[in-house]
Amino acid sequence: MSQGPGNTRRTGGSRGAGGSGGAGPSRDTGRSRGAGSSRGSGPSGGPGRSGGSGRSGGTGESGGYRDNRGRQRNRQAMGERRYSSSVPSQRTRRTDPARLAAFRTLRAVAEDDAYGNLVLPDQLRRLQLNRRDAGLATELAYGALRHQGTWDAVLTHCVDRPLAKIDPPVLDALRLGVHQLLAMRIPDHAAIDQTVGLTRAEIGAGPSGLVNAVLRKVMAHDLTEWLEVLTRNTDDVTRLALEGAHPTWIVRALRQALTVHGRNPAEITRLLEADNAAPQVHLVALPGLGELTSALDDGATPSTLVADAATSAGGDLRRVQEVRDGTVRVQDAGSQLVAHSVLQSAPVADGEKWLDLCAGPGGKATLLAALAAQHGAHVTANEVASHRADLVRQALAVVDPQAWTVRCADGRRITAADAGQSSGEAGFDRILVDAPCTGLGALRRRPEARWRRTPQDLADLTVLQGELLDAAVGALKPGGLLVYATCSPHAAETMVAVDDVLKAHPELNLVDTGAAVRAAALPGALDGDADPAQIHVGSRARTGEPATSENPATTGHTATTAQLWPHIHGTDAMFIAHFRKNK
Ligand SMILES: C[S@@+](CC[C@H](N)C(=O)[O-])C[C@H]1O[C@@H](n2cnc3c(N)ncnc32)[C@H](O)[C@@H]1O
Repeated sequence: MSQGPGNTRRTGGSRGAGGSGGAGPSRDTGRSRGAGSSRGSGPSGGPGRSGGSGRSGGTGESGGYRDNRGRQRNRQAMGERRYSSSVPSQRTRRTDPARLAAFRTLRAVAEDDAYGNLVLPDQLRRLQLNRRDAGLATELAYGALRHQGTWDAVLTHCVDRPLAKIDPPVLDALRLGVHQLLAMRIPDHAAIDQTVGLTRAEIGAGPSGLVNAVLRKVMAHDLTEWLEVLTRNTDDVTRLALEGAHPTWIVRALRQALTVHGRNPAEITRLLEADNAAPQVHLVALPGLGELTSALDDGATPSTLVADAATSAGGDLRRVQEVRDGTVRVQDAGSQLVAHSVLQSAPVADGEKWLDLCAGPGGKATLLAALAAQHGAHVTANEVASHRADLVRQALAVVDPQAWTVRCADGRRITAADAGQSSGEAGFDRILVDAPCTGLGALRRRPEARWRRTPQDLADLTVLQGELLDAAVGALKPGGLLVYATCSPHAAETMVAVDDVLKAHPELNLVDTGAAVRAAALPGALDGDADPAQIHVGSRARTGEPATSENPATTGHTATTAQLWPHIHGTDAMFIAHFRKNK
């Protein structure tokens, strides 16, 4: 996920290398217990107002009923009352390790501002969870974090005070309980019993009564019924936000982004669903260094989007020798396309100087450096945060050291002189600005990110993006190529940024980015509905650049940008714009 310099207090974070959100077999089922679930008789008036006949509880037991306040009666007939009928000494006191790992992850996210996808793997190791429990913990932690807004809306109906007044650990336990009740195929009694047990063991006996009482109100309805209650009399965006578990401002921004990038805004539902699914883990074999053979033997499948890439079969990738060596790396296919596209739009000449202005943690820089080594070019990988610059160095260690340099400095201060001695005019031949951004296109990877981001972040980041672009234009050689990329499709970070930089720099022209990205992909992979190109209305058309056979991306004079999407391409929503600086 993207970070600004002031945003580094979270526990590091690697987006490219190993930064995948899929630590285990998550099955984020979202609305999976909707119409097809074993529950309830249909929509009810709301929590505590159920006029229906209740539900059988998902365990297959029958019997029992709910009174007109939604409380379950005659529970012993159902054989369900395991937690409250027993004497205190017999109540669940042990916390099962999967729930404990999930709870600790939610606590670290809330208390320490940590990244869930970095905390959870650590917890899985510490608690020595087997594969099955690791899968359960992953689904619990990531699911509860992703759905936090929706689960909090449910809880608001079930507690008699503002959620802000609930002790934060108790609120986290409740969120885990709601996720089990509404989005997982866990029997209600187990969900409640285990959550109450967790509360008792980790927080104390006092709040366990509250957790028990609140979760029993939650279980009065299934997810479909709850969504009906929550979305009654709301507008379209609020409904999408609650059903798709995103904040309303992000739903609005993503829907607008679909329109701005030439897609149908009705795709928003699929886009939100894609954000709620664990991303596939993509692998890249570094050109000239890595081979995918062992990964493919291990069950990975070749990528249909980009060369020298594969989709992992899952599990611990360290069992693949090349992954351990660092010559085969985990990297989203969208990020791979960004890096490969840097070599398009103009043929690469021997001795070119490339700059990756925002390189940490080094995913694209490493692929670029491997490509540079093959083409006789050199990459300067710049990163402002020293710990992230260290990550870049570690990532680049497998590539010929002649092909790269790491520079730790504020990218806004870069100049053409930083390209070092060169025969012609000073400056870099190609610059990638993979800018710090809101990361709204990579929400799949950081389950809590959508609730942390605010519109204020956007305001700060767009200023930084503009300043980095200005510096990059200054450091670019006349005739050089500037590639701007974000892992956000937000209009302000993409099309508005393009407009602004074109306005501020008359020497810059937007070129046919769509053609460059298509040329970087496998033949036909980005045709038809998958074409990421969007004509940029109002761009100065490029003239006087005849097409060449080595340079298919210059065959037209249409200025385009490119936008990838999780629900279309299976990648992060990377935005790419290629600019040429006048000679
Ligand atoms: C989107 S990430 C880059 C991801 C990277 N290109 C990759 O593929 O692994 C943006 C990076 O920009 C860095 N950054 C933020 N402000 C910067 C600045 N003023 N100068 C240089 N880098 C900056 C952040 O620390 C972060 O590492």
